[in-house]
Amino acid sequence: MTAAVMANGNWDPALSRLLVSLEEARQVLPSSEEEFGFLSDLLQSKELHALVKVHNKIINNGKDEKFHPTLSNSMQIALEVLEVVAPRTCISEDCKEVFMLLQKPHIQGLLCAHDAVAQKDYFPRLPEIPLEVDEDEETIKIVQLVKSNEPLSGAQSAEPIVGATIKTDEETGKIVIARIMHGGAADRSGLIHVGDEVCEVNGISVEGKTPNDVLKILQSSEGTITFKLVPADGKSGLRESKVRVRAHFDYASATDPYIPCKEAGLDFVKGDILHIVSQDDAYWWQARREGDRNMRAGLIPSRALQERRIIHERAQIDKAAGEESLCSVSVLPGCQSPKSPRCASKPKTKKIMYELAENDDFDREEIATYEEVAKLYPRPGLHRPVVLIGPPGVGRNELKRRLIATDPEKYKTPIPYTSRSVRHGEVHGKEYFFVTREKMEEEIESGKFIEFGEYKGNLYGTSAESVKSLVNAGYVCILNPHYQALKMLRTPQLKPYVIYIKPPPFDVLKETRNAAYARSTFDENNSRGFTDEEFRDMLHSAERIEFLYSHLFDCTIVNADLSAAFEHLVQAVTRVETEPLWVPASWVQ
Ligand SMILES: Nc1ncnc2c1ncn2[C@@H]1O[C@H](COP(=O)(O)OP(=O)(O)OP(=O)(O)O)[C@@H](O)[C@H]1O
Repeated sequence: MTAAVMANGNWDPALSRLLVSLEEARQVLPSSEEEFGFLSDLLQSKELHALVKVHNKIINNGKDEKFHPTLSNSMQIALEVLEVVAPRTCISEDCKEVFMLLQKPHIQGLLCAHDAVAQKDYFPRLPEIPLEVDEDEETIKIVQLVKSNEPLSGAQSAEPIVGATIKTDEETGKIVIARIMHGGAADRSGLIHVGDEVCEVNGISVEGKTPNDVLKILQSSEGTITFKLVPADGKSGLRESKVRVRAHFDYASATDPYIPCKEAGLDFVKGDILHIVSQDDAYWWQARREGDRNMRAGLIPSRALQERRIIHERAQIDKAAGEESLCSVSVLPGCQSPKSPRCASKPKTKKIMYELAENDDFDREEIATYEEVAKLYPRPGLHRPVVLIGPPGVGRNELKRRLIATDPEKYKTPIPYTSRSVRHGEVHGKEYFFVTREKMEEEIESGKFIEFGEYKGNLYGTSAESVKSLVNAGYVCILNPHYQALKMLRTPQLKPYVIYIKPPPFDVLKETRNAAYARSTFDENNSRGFTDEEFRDMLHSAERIEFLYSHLFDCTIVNADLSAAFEHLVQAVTRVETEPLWVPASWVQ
């Protein structure tokens, strides 16, 4: 058999040699016939031979220079190229083509696959071969870290002096690592893991000590700190998540009574983009502010924890408010309670187009905590609609009119529909699309209108289709709908950019409007200025809009001085056309 194998010229010479050695050793080795037989069969099996051949081929080809990847981060480079070419797509056809090409999912898939191969990032990973260890003997590791200025605290069980916190293990009573802060010294070392038992710090045994005792040892140490640790079982390396979220609330760790370690907290304000690096803990996520150069992550309340808090706070406020104000909205601490639509004194003469839905603008159920976001790159020839939201009379029409006047061939506003009859000189499709009341009611019913209302017995409204057709025709669609339309508009299909036009404080509002002889939009004939009551209504309405919808705003412009507000608007619109911006993650997938 052996001879037959060896005679076969194709047979792998290394396998043949092994087989010959096996035969030679047969007499002298104390192994059983069965064991020899098994090895002999294995060395002669076609499967093993085929495997060895494949292996040799890969090794030989791998030596070939042409199989070496020139880079292993092509996807990263593609994203950088996208950022560079995005603003140039309007001026160069080549840039436009590169931009479109690099955004194609197939190209991106290919680049990702290339990088995975280049980085030899093959899955599944084989587990490391376990070393044979004496079961009674504990493995000890010695880790040295340089003490840094990372947060230092004696709070409860935590002491993130080297980017880690410790606690007393409830079962064993020993001091263990409770948490590793992403990007902190411990994390960067890769040597300390959650669950590791701390035996000694700088040669001092921590047996029987509390976390606070250990903290004191650490505080009094200078320079390098040496830990003697018993590794935790089944520790896993920290894998950084790629999740980015937009915060919908302000957070200050110093005033949070529940955070396990105040100094490890990450403060942020509403609207900040946060990179969530770990969601391992159900209550405390680890995050970095996007673009923050500080490598160490901080603790923030998880979505679940924040939702619970908000529900609890709302319940407290509702309880306190009691029966006294049945129509008040529950508010978060720090927010002023905006007037309820049913309690607010309604402007008397305002031409209300949106009366039909005026009662249901409150979405009390929604608990805005974090929204997952991703970057949306500008798409040449496919512009995001720009939506101006604000209280009636604040100046949205004025700003929209001025913007369209800068380039009427680029900026367009959808033509509304109405059920009223055509007046002399009006043309269907110019001022309005004129349709029957029945047809309009039917389409409203089937959700085709992003906003609608009734005025003097006639229906008026804007259809989602009109917005889509302007976008598809390559225009920048500018809308200034009633704020209730926001929910209908903010869809992955339309991807609107929402700008909130905010009124300035009362005095400035009154002064600027009176100085410009502004016409009151509450007056049917537009023949007089605003009254003080109307200014106040505008400010109340602004408060309510902010309370209900501010988490949906991409940008806020205070309309005090009109030309400054307009300049701000032009800048914002240019940014939407040229820069990658954060949007809900579902819009990008
Ligand atoms: N910053 C400003 N300074 C002075 N006047 C202003 C300013 N902004 C707007 N106005 C004037 O205020 C009046 C109302 O503005 P506009 O019609 O644009 O309000 P609107 O938000 O569209 O209101 P509505 O939603 O009720 O139609 C107009 O006469 C406008 O020229």
